[in-house]
Amino acid sequence: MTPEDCLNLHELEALGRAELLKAAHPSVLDYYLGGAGDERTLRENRSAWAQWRLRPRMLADVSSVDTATEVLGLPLSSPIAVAPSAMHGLAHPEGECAVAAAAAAAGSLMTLSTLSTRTLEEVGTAAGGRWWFQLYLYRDREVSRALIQRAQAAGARALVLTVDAPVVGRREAMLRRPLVLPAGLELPNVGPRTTGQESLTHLAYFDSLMDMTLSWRDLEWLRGVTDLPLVLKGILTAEDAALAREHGAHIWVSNHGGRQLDGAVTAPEVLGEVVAAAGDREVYVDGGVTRGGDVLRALALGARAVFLGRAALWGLAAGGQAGVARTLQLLEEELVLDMALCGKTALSQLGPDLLRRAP
Ligand SMILES: Cc1cc2nc3c(=O)[nH]c(=O)nc-3n(C[C@H](O)[C@H](O)[C@H](O)COP(=O)(O)O)c2cc1C
Ligand SMILES: CCCCC(=O)C(=O)O
Repeated sequence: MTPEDCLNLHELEALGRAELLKAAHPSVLDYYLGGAGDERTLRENRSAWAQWRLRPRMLADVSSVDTATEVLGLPLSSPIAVAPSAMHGLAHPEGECAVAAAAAAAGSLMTLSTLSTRTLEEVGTAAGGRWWFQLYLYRDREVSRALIQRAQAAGARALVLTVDAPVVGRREAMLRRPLVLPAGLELPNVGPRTTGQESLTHLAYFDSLMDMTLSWRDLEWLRGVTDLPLVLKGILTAEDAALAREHGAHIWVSNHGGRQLDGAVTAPEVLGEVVAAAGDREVYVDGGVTRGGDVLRALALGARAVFLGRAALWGLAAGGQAGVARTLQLLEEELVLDMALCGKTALSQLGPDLLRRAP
């Protein structure tokens, strides 16, 4: 079985999981799959898109369907891009470079995690300008400043500040079986451990470097460091969307794939209120996207693009660059099909009139 044989993202997930079980320590699968607490939010993310049913229009000449769009001025062949996730080297030897290359070849966009296993410069080269840098803010601001400046120099087009993880969620599968990194896997953006912290697991050590005091005031500091557009990832309410707008930031609706606050609202529930509060700011979304119909719903609710978390990781584990390419291709094909069946030929035609809440 290869990624080409997979007909949908569920089959790619099965293939990716099987490859990971063969090649990686079992703790890696726990890390990728896991959610926080009782994993309610994790489960609900997957089913939440279905609360919106589609109201298709007929007799609309759908002989040509166009999925092209732009995010922050960058043309994308479709509104489907890759969310940041940590440590791609666990899934495939080429790690983040394979994901960046697949996204670039598809005319898509990759968001690189601070916790990458490849350097910013390597990924910058593979991504050919089609990437954003996701920032976890270190307590030591100079470490963050250096990373931001290197990302900008390496061609990153935006800075994505993750705001839903001042502390790491309680992921119990990982407490039972802490993540084991293979020998030789580097985290180039995380400095060497300081004395007294040798016994911490990788994530606990990383957590100890993060700034829990992060607040709206810190955005001013970021503005002083870079003129890249700023995106706040992890916004879930109209109130925070309004604050993001006041601070000139774009908005990424996410509950972190159910890995942070268990019981948090899901994106399809809150997209409408966030978009209404966002004004002229762009709104993106992630969480549980596995079908073109999910993408269609997200856009109808006002998102400009959707981002794939685990789905991209399964593609990577299933077949490196080719696996991620297949993931993006399948989802785009499904989006085209669903648009045609809904009587829509361009993304600008997608709006709330396409949706009805399921009884
Ligand atoms: C294994 C894994 C690692 C992640 N690492 C990061 C990260 O480093 N930074 C970040 O902002 N979000 C991280 N996320 C969250 C994703 O960016 C995204 O919000 C989430 O996975 C979307 O949900 P989905 O997996 O259902 O698509 C991670 C998610 C997973 C599954
Ligand atoms: C401190 C968080 C580590 C990476 C991450 O965001 C995740 O595993 O979800």
